[in-house]
Amino acid sequence: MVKAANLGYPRIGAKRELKKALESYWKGDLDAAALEATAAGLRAANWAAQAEAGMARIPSNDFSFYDQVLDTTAMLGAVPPRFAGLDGLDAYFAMARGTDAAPAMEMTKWFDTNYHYIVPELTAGMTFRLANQIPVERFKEAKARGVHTRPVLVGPVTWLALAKAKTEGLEPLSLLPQVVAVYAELLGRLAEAGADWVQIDEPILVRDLSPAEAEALRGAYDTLSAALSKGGPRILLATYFGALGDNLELACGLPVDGLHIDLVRAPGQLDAVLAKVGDKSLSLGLIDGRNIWRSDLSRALGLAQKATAALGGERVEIAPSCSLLHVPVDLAHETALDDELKGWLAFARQKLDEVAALARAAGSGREAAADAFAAADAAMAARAASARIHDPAVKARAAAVTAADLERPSPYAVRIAKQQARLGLPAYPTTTIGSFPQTPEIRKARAAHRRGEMNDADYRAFLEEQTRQCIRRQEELGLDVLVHGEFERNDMVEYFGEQLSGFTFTKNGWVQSYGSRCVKPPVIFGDVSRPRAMTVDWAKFAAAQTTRPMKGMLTGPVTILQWSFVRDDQPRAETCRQVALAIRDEVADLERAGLPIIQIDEAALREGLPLRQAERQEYLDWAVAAFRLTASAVADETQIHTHMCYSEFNDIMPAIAAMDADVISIEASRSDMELLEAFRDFEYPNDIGPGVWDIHSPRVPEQSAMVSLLKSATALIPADRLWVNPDCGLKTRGWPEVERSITHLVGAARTLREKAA
Ligand SMILES: CN1c2c(nc(N)[nH]c2=O)NC[C@@H]1CNc1ccc(C(=O)N[C@@H](CCC(=O)N[C@@H](CCC(=O)N[C@@H](CCC(=O)O)C(=O)O)C(=O)O)C(=O)O)cc1
Ligand SMILES: N[C@@H](CCS)C(=O)O
Ligand SMILES: [Zn+2]
Repeated sequence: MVKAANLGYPRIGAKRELKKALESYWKGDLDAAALEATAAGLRAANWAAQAEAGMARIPSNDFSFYDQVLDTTAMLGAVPPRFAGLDGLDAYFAMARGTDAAPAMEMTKWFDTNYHYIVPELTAGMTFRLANQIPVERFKEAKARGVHTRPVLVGPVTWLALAKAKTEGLEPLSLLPQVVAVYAELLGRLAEAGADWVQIDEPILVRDLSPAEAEALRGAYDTLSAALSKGGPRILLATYFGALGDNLELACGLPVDGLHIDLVRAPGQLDAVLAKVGDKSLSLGLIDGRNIWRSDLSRALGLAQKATAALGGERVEIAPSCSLLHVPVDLAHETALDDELKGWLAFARQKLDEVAALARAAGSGREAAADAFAAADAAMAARAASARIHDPAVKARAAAVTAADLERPSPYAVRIAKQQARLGLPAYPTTTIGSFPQTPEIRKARAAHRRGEMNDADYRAFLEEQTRQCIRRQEELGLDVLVHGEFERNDMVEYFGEQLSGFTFTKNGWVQSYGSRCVKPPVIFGDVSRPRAMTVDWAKFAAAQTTRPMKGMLTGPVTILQWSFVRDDQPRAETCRQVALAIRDEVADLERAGLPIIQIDEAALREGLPLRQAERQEYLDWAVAAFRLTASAVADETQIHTHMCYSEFNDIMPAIAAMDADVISIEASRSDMELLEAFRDFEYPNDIGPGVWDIHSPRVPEQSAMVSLLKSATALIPADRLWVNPDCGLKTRGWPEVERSITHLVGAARTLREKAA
């Protein structure tokens, strides 16, 4: 029988129950027992939903209070010494969020997703132990509820490959034997509890592996297989987010009992895997775990039948391509979506039904799931034929883009001189990245407006007052280039998605971004255009409140693409170009409205980088072209900023330079400006604002610390090209810390100016 399997389910809850419980717990309004009860309720509901949908393989330990990589760190006892003295949830949340005494551990993107994990820290001489048995407890918890699960673990090699050595010269993989020993002990405990299979995730198998990483994979699984030879759960090795490529032989040769492969991103790898998989079971990732479109079940069935013909049904499982963590929970809650569009979509709950139908058909023939196949075929046909998808004017405009559309009138040196003459900014100009605190008051007002409890005029007046106050505060704090604060925006992508044609948006399509923070990605279903200006009213209102330069604030095309659910019926590059043209018009409108500076955020440009080196240049070419298309419609005197909140630039420096923004603001404070070495080595030609304040932490940085960061920066970048700003927007911070930190930031810039005078 072909089994229906799942690799992981969203844990935040259909109504973001976990988010609400976590935030109440952190505020002190909920005790640990109540938080645990909410979590247990969510787990129970998730297991029940999966059992009801007919999953034969149901994951456990896919739940997390914050992040599964942090869970693994805690389980291995790899707690950095600065958190010593804390236990249990206190230690766990301190690692994730920091305390007054100890800064949080670093957070970064999980492969090419918008999900963030907490980066493990490794130091020489650290020891590992089975510090908790949460995977075993969760297995037993499910068992007590009558659900036999397949526990999920982040693999030891992926965990080490994602870790950062904090001791100079320490090679993370040198710690592998100790880490694997803990996994072996854990697998033994899981066996005692009755687990017959475990799923071990090693997504690094879809990246370019170093010889040492490949060797580590062999070593790790040889050791685990030897440890399990006396009995223990069988291992399903899960790979996802792409093709195994040149790691295919390695993966197929590892001594594990099952292999999961991603056939959504890489359908072409099936034949090669079938040829090499030997006597392993094969889990076919046929339902897209990264997007929300209803599956083409007929096409997927073709692949499934190829596998069953080669291996026999007993050795085949049907599954989503990856954990369903990256898609919203349940389409059933989308009461406002029109029926046509809704018919094209599948969220996590619906994807389980797709997996089940496909498994039935793969085992017993299409007629065993005839209704599901007929409905899927009809939805595919309706979507392809829908008039809502195609806009000939948009297609024609995108096709007519020429190289000249990607060029500013003059080179940077000419532009910056004209801009400086217009703006008259001091040395080390100070600015912020755009958003100011999204206070509960603002969120409440927006929710009330959305529910119709606050009328348009009152909501507008409320936002005007927030904006006015924010501008006044920025003036008082002494910032040079001001922003309006983004109070009218729910999110930097969703806000634009709500106003563009070709997009739709959901009411409850939340996806975890980090910890309790969620995003609601808009859905790009058709050709994209801008029916009317989107930000000009607010930008004009803001500019009128001050005599200082006001920055217009936009999200760039690559980031809008990356943080939306994107149509899968045309290349991403094509969709991106359409978005770029829409934002280009907004840039032109902002310039016409008199905004002297326009920032186009490309916070997700790096996240979109393909996991494989060989595919990167093609992506960078179209991504940079889309940014340039957006930014090039303005005169020399209009200053274009961009912003990126990540600190790994080395491998994309030429692309960053090719974007040719007049000013780039980047995250730099956590890395002590080290990343500026990449800008120096590359001889990055334009202005740079390296962040001097880590806004992800509630800590207020001292002015002296900012001065020393800026001094390090001046050693690497010419002082006349340096800007002073935070790492990212301030929407998650509170006003008291913002006011103190900006006072220090402005003070730091003044100190440097005085020193230079
Ligand atoms: C910069 N980042 C972003 C990423 N992706 C995006 N799409 N957007 C980003 O900004 N990826 C990388 C980083 C990740 N960082 C963050 C930071 C902060 C958040 C965040 O705060 N998310 C909010 C939800 C934001 C939102 O859409 N808010 C809406 C709805 C708010 C809401 O829940 N309202 C309640 C009522 C509230 C009340 O009564 O108090 C309701 O409707 O029930 C809004 O502001 O209107 C979060 O809370 O998780 C995400 C990623
Ligand atoms: N302008 C946005 C960028 C975040 S990456 C903000 O300030 O929140
Ligand atoms: Zn940012």
